[in-house]
Amino acid sequence: MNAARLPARRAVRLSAADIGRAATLALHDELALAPKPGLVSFVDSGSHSDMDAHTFMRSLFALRHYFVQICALGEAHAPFEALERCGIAAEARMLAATGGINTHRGAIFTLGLLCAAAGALLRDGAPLDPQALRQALRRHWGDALAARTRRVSALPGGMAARRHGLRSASEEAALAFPVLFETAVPALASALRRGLSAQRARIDALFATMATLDDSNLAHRGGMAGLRHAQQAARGYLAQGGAASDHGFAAARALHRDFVARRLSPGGAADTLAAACWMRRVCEDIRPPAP
Ligand SMILES: CC(C)(COP(=O)(O)OP(=O)(O)OC[C@H]1O[C@@H](n2cnc3c(N)ncnc32)[C@H](O[C@H]2O[C@H](COP(=O)(O)OP(=O)(O)OP(=O)(O)O)[C@@H](O)[C@H]2O)[C@@H]1O)[C@@H](O)C(=O)NCCC(=O)NCCS
Ligand SMILES: Nc1ncnc2[nH]cnc12
Repeated sequence: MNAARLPARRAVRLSAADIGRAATLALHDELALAPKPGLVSFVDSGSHSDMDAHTFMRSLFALRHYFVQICALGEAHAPFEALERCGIAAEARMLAATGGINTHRGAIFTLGLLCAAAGALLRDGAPLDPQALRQALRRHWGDALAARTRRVSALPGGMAARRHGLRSASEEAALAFPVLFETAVPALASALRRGLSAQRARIDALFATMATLDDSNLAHRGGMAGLRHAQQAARGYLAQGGAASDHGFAAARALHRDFVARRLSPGGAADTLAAACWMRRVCEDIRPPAP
């Protein structure tokens, strides 16, 4: 078809409610994806004995207002301390809903900050695109995020990151999420442009993220050997053609079994994939056109 005859893109102005709802839907996108190595899905509980997809659904339900609230705080250009209070309260609601199990701590942090950045862009009347989101994050809360990396984490992942000299979730945020913006989002967008289904595109984006991210969950559960094993497995998977290849699903299922046998779970990569799915839902240049 001649490009000039393609339907014109309609600019759709989103609200804080739309942006927050997209975060909940993106977490569902991630949960519903299968096969994904070691992670919980509707198929099974992967490497986890204390939680399943129902635990994640309860957590999602408990968090649905949080993402709208933190976006509204961003829209009000609230200080970092207000975002943090909102995140800590959301974490408490998540733990109450799951009986004390950590399902979405990383997502509360990462997606929460992104929703706040989107709110700041709404207020400025600026277009929502990945570059603008990154700049808004740096401009409004970059200094506070950098200062935050000097705190010593008492969480298992944070301690493992410190022990092995890895980039923790806090440090990834202070750098305005390089793996998300430079690896996960381009991998998802490129796979969709090549015509892959949403499922195959998300699998490729997850593996691209796993190959690159210093996932503190992998380091906490499997030490540096576990993290390096997962990164190499992800690189090998993509080098063999990824989800687009004839063996793409079978190879991803085989890696799922391998990760379960090793008790490995790339929770940080899962959160990063959810953040990329959220961007696909809200950003004008990578969002599917309105019908
Ligand atoms: C700022 C905090 C998020 C803590 O920061 P810290 O620097 O200590 O971070 P990490 O421990 O490295 O990461 C915290 C969670 O973030 C995900 N993650 C891991 N690596 C990365 C990475 N490199 N980049 C980005 N994100 C990353 C991960 O979360 C996911 O995995 C969790 C499930 O793992 P699982 O192994 O099952 O569970 P555990 O309970 O940890 O252990 P075991 O069961 O094995 O015993 C799940 O949460 C996923 O989401 C890391 O766990 C922070 O906690 C904080 O301060 N929060 C409050 C403030 C806030 O949220 N503010 C928001 C707005 S400012
Ligand atoms: N689907 C999933 N399974 C296990 N940990 C996770 N952290 C975020 N998403 C996850």
